[in-house]
Amino acid sequence: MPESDHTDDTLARRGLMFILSSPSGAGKTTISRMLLDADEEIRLSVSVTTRPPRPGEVEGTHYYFVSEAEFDRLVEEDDFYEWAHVFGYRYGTPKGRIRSALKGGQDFLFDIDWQGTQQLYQKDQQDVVRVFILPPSIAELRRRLESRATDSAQVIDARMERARSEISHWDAYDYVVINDDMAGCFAKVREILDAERMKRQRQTGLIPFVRQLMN
Ligand SMILES: Nc1ncnc2c1ncn2[C@@H]1O[C@H](COP(=O)(O)OP(=O)(O)OP(=O)(O)O)[C@@H](O)[C@H]1O
Ligand SMILES: Nc1nc2c(ncn2[C@@H]2O[C@H](COP(=O)(O)O)[C@@H](O)[C@H]2O)c(=O)[nH]1
Repeated sequence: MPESDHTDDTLARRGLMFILSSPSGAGKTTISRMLLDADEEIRLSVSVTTRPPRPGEVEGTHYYFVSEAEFDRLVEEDDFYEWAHVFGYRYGTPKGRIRSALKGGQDFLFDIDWQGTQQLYQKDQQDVVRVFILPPSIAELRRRLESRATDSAQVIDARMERARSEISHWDAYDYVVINDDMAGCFAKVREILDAERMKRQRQTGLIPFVRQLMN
């Protein structure tokens, strides 16, 4: 599309790297799925992990599940934007076609931890938007992990143990949203996404459009 082309209120713009992080169990995957269902303009960056699949998780949809040796190979070949150790496994964001798609205006959603967020932000401050989701309380966080029923009591304890240190990174994010009521939290996350899309610096089509208005 030529730079000055637009339809109604749609102007050409760079895509966003929209990051949702939270302590495990606060609800970022739930909010991510709601966002992906509701918004056709954003696509999930599917991570690679050495963790085994949970019941219902689909290869290529939720994660790419790989062996330790395969993960090593991807690291050696510099195939990751970022990667980190989380809960005894490794997780990484594959480069894929993200950079060129961003230039074409495609938005990406990243469900990654604070370590990955820092790495992505260091690489690309212009396109990254960092959103941190907090649970309403520590007791509710445990209740959610238990009710999800995907992890053993030992794994839940480990995730709870780590929650406080994850929460301590809250101030490295642009936005913090408390996920008390799911619909309310989703609405706020959507408002953030909409506002970030409208930022002047991202709207590459604005300059020719405004020039056209002034001529
Ligand atoms: N606002 C909410 N109220 C009640 N339950 C919720 C709310 N948000 C999410 N949940 C539930 O809490 C559980 C954990 O949510 P989810 O799996 O989205 O967390 P997560 O932050 O992605 O965790 P992880 O990092 O371990 O993947 C799920 O069973 C989900 O349905
Ligand atoms: N740094 C990265 N963190 C990631 C990535 N993909 C997922 N995650 C985070 O790992 C934990 C655990 O996830 P789970 O699915 O096993 O519960 C969670 O905080 C995710 O956000 C990634 O590519 N890089």
